[in-house]
Amino acid sequence: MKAREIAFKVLCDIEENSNYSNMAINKHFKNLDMNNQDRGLATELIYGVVENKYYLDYIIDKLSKIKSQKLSICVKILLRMGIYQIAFLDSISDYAAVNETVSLAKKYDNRSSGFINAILRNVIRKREDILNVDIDDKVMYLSTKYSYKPWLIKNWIVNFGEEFTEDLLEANNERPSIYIRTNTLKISRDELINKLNENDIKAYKVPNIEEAIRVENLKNIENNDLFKQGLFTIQDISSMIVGKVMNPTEKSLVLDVCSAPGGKTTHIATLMNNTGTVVSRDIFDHKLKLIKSTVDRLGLTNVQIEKQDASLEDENSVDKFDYVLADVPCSGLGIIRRKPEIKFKEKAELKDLPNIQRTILDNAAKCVKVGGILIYSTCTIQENENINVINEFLQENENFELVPIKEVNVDLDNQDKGYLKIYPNIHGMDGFFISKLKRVR
Ligand SMILES: C[S@@+](CC[C@H](N)C(=O)[O-])C[C@H]1O[C@@H](n2cnc3c(N)ncnc32)[C@H](O)[C@@H]1O
Repeated sequence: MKAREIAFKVLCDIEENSNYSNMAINKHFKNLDMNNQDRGLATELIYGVVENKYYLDYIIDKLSKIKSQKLSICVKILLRMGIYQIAFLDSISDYAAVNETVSLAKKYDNRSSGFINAILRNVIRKREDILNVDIDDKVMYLSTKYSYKPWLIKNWIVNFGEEFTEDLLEANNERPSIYIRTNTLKISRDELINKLNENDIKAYKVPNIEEAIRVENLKNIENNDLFKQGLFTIQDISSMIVGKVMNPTEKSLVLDVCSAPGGKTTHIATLMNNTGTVVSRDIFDHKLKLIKSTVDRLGLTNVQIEKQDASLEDENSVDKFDYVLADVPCSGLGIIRRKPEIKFKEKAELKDLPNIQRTILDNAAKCVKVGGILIYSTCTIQENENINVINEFLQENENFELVPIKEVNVDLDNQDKGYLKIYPNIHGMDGFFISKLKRVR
């Protein structure tokens, strides 16, 4: 099967079943024998079409008598794919974009191939006019151009201002780099870079994070021998910064209350040089299995995996831990580059999050011993899930204080105050909030 046909099938699956793109890609790509070029094009088409969904439908609606909402999924996806190639992919000729889309239409919905052909040819003919978003209202303009729910654009303009919001929207459309974390228990970063290069994988050191490597053309990771040997794991820089900020000493007792799939747990366990214990908890059985498989692959013996609901108090853990991490469930609005469908979340879906986060934080705090450290982190940029949760927590917990973050140099405006606000448009990383608190009495 060729790249476009695979992309078509994955996009239909995402549309029909509201799947996340990365999961749908993993599912469909798993047993396919595809060369890197086809894999690259299929991935580009899938992410590109998902993240520009509203914009592409806006173009369809300009040209089609039948509005995009009324079209069959098959026809809508084919049109979105064709228009995406014409509007965004300079490396693909208009001729190829139309012909390849029409031949897919002939295979999957022959009756509509003429209609699809006509629409795509019209896009090419009137390109300048058609591809323009001509909407006066600023919120609706941005929401259409960048394909976001209008409520989110409004929220960001109120919180960050127009200029910052447009910068953020641009940054969220960029393809994020892939980073890996060296398993320093098994290999040094330099040695790993050499081995990656020998395997034709381009690898570059990341400044200031000693174990981090940026990689290019690392495809089909699960089948990579170096990965199977446990020499590295995939993790974004922002996520690695959480472990760095915790900076646990060897032989410590650490609790990670929301730990699956285990990125930060395994980083922390490695930073402790496989000594002490990291108690790694999550509420879902199937997710605990993911932690176990990474722990085993990396050769860690200091991780204890437990099923536990972090929204409930655990009497047995009170006052016990040197370090506690609450990497809470959140809206994910900092990682839109990796999971574009997060853009389409409804406001109502997110309204309970601050309460859930606060409950988990309160319970996590009870497990910290006097003098111990509590880290609260999210992969969102929403203030109401981040600093507001911390400020409210501090008002009711005078035995905790924010402490300056000295381990990294990322957000110089805030890190002395005890937290980091990381944004894709400013730092070029996933959007995260990381705060460091100390139990002082
Ligand atoms: C942001 S993710 C954690 C990512 C993880 N720390 C890592 O670095 O790989 C949040 C996790 O919280 C878990 N979770 C959600 N509600 C929970 C609860 N009430 N108790 C424990 N875990 C929960 C989810 O299953 C999810 O794995």
